Amino acid sequence: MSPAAHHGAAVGGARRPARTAPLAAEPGHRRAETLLRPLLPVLTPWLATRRWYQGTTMTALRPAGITVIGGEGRPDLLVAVVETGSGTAYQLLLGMRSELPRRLEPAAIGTVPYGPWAGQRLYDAVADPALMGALLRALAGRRAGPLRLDPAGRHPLPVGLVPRPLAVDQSNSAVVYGDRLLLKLYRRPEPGPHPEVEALRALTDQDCPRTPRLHGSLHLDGLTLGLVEEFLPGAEDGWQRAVAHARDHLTTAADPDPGPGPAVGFAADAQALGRAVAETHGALARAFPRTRLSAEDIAADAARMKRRLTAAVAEVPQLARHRSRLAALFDEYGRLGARGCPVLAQRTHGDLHLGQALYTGGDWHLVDFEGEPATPAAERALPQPVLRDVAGMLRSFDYAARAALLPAGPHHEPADPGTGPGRRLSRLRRAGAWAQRNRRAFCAGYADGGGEDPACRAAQLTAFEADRAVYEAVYEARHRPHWLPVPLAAVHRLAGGRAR
Ligand SMILES: Nc1ncnc2c1ncn2[C@@H]1O[C@H](COP(=O)(O)OP(=O)(O)O)[C@@H](O)[C@H]1O
Ligand SMILES: O=P(O)(O)O[C@H]1O[C@H](CO)[C@@H](O[C@H]2O[C@H](CO)[C@@H](O)[C@H](O)[C@H]2O)[C@H](O)[C@H]1O
Repeated sequence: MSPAAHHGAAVGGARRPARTAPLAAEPGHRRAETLLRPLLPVLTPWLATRRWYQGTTMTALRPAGITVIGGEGRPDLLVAVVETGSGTAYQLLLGMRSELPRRLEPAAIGTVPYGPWAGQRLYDAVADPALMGALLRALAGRRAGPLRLDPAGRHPLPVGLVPRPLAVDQSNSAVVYGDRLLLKLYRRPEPGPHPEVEALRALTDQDCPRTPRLHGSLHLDGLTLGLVEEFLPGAEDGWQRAVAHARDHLTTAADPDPGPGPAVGFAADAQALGRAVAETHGALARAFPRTRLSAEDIAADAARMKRRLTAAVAEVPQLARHRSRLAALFDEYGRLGARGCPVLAQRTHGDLHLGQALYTGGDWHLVDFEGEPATPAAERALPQPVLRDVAGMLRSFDYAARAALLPAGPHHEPADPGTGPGRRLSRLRRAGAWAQRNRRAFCAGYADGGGEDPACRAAQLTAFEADRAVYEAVYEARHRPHWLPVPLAAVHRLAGGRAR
């Protein structure tokens, strides 16, 4: 029998809590303490194995916030926030049933040892369509206890759509409703305005055709827990599309470079992507402040890049031998202001790469405006030169070309690009030419779409590419060490002065 059928009745020898309303009399933190404390013995080891858990050591968790949605014939859904000793918050969506159906076993977390839910099976609720449906209904009502939906636009959220978890689960979790809505759940919520919610709200207000429309954002006790946006059905991941094209290119006998003239093949896609990025930058420039950086600002930006490099060298020692040359590139950028070269800063995407671009029937949409995951939220919203985004995408063409050299493995790991030195060199050259052509096409599209011509900003672009490659080296060393050779090769190339 569903535990919710017993709602308010004895379960596992203890009285179960009633729904949100009777608990609302308790202050939020006490309610979270009462309800979440007994779950911690099973939650703690589970959290440490999540892909989105970033901690190196699991410190004592502290219950921070909760709302309970459920009862009356349904299992309970807990939308909860716990904090680690260092103050990092994690969002947990927890289901509670007396018995777990086999289809939900992979989502099992454990059995609650004591407290109001003693004996209940605890599981990750994102896997349970019944609970994700209940969450959408609660959000459509705009409030469930302390959980609140801040709507965007006039239309109410459609309910009754069939939910399914999105297979990709990296920094966050996502649920798709009937191929119409996407609920994105921030697993590491932060206080204050959220850069992605702010950006999508502004882009939606402007009817920007290059980004999904925002329907609303979710908040609990001052934290932004997620957002509901338009789902783009049938969209193809830009990274996969690029790698597939690059692979085709490596296996065809034709001349890899068709020369000047209209862009063809993937280069036409890259050009359209450049236009889409420029259009999005244009819309962001209209919605948020745009300033010309002073000579001091530019020098300070360059100094930050040098500090990031120092920190990166400490973590990735292979960067050390390129340090002085990279620092020189950053210095060169740092002097632009003093030389009277204009550098404009505005709200940007902040972590732009092919995996954030979705190919939708002949054109592109950009998603995931969260910025670089390792940067604090407040910093991610600061105005930046747009060429940082351009540099991120240019780096991505290089990544895609490298990935194409590999046999298509389950994780697309970069490895030995071929057999025999001659063949290896020829494939490397062809991959390099592919990346080069698409980088050029992207820049041409960017200029065509109203953005400043990246080709005319070589010092800036080279410095930003180097900064991005340093960031990537740290990211790969931390998360995917087998990919580290890709950004290291770029650092080597950029430091050697062969930027393009
Ligand atoms: N609005 C959308 N419509 C269709 N697919 C989407 C949408 N937003 C994201 N996706 C898919 O989900 C993936 C992960 O989304 P993203 O916002 O990048 O999450 P994360 O921050 O966890 O990386 C994307 O690469 C894309 O494949
Ligand atoms: O998508 P996220 O916001 O989580 O971004 C992080 O992870 C990316 C990898 O998934 C990482 O991107 C790097 O690898 C991509 C290929 O997998 C490549 O397309 C990008 O150009 C490269 O930067 C990103 O840096 C990181 O922030």
